[in-house]
Amino acid sequence: MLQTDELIVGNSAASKDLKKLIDVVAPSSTTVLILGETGVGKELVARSIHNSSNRTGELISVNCAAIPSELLESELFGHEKGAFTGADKNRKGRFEMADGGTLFLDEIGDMPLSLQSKLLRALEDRTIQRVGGGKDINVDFRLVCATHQNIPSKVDNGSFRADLYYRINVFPIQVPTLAERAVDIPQIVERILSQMGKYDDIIPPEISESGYSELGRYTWPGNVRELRNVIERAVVLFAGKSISGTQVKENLLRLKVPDREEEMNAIWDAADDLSGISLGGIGDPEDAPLPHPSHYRDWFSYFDTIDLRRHLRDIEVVLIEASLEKSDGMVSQAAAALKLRRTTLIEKMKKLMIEKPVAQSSALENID
Ligand SMILES: Nc1ncnc2c1ncn2[C@@H]1O[C@H](COP(=O)(O)OP(=O)(O)OP(=O)(O)O)[C@@H](O)[C@H]1O
Repeated sequence: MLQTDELIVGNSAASKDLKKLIDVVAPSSTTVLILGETGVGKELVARSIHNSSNRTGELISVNCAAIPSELLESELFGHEKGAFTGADKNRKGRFEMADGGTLFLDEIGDMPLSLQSKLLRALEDRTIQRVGGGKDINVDFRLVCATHQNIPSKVDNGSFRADLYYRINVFPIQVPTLAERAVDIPQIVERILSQMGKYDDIIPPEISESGYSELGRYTWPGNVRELRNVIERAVVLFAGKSISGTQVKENLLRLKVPDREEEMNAIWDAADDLSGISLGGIGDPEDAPLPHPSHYRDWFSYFDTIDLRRHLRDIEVVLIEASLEKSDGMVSQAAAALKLRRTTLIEKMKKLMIEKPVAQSSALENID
């Protein structure tokens, strides 16, 4: 059975953290909730958890969004002969099939409310009843769920039971987006090409350095699944050829690649306009820690407002301080790391009252 390292390709910090979490939780029987955008590899994570557990049974997967709700109950819990029209024999459901193994409920956010209470009971008592059967059946299953949806907001609007959410949210694992681990792209591409080579006689194309850098700049809304599609297209269009950056951009990616530099300049320009804002918030115990950019998408599900200008400024301060620390107080190096001109960084340091690390120099006037 393939283990985590073989299944999940990538050595980025985000991928390493993910694999560590999987290896920590896999041997226990804890319920796991896998969170992440579409195509990030949630099913792969579920498989890794099962393969690295000591459970001898099978991994049984159910996609709650793909099965019509009127069929989902008998699919999960099984049925007795005569339970409904067409039930001509007794049939085990997926819970029973997962006995001794792992039950993976994908797209749990789409589970109909009527079934949520039955699932909760199964989780609490570790027993189920088939549709049309009155007998309790003991089942020894480990539950792993996944969703790309924001379940807390479904709890708020009444379409997901709060008690079930607490039951399944015992050990959440957030799977990073492909954009968050863009450095893994070359390795993942290699894996995809070798998998394709097993089934088809392909002449793989060669992706040039500029080609890889375009792939690295793209935002990947469809994550690894989209990368797989792009590589399949590349194999058809560029079999045995080298693919340039322009070809990646113009022939393979579906959207215009945003110009990062342009974007960054716009952000810095916007930040430059924010003069006279108090920095008193930094280190203020009332401040939440800085969330990852993708987490802002859910911000307004939890809070009514955000002080955007102060927040951008806080991020600026943290990054400038970190780069100065990394470069031992060398402003030119820090500016290069931040892709700023040295004079711009000095300006910003003055405006934001940032000093070089104390050990190197205590005075801002002595900037290299
Ligand atoms: N780290 C990775 N290394 C190699 N292949 C990966 C990786 N992550 C995802 N994949 C591949 O990407 C594709 C999508 O993965 P998967 O189906 O697990 O995503 P998902 O998050 O479950 O998607 P959805 O939410 O749409 O169900 C699969 O072909 C999977 O093998």
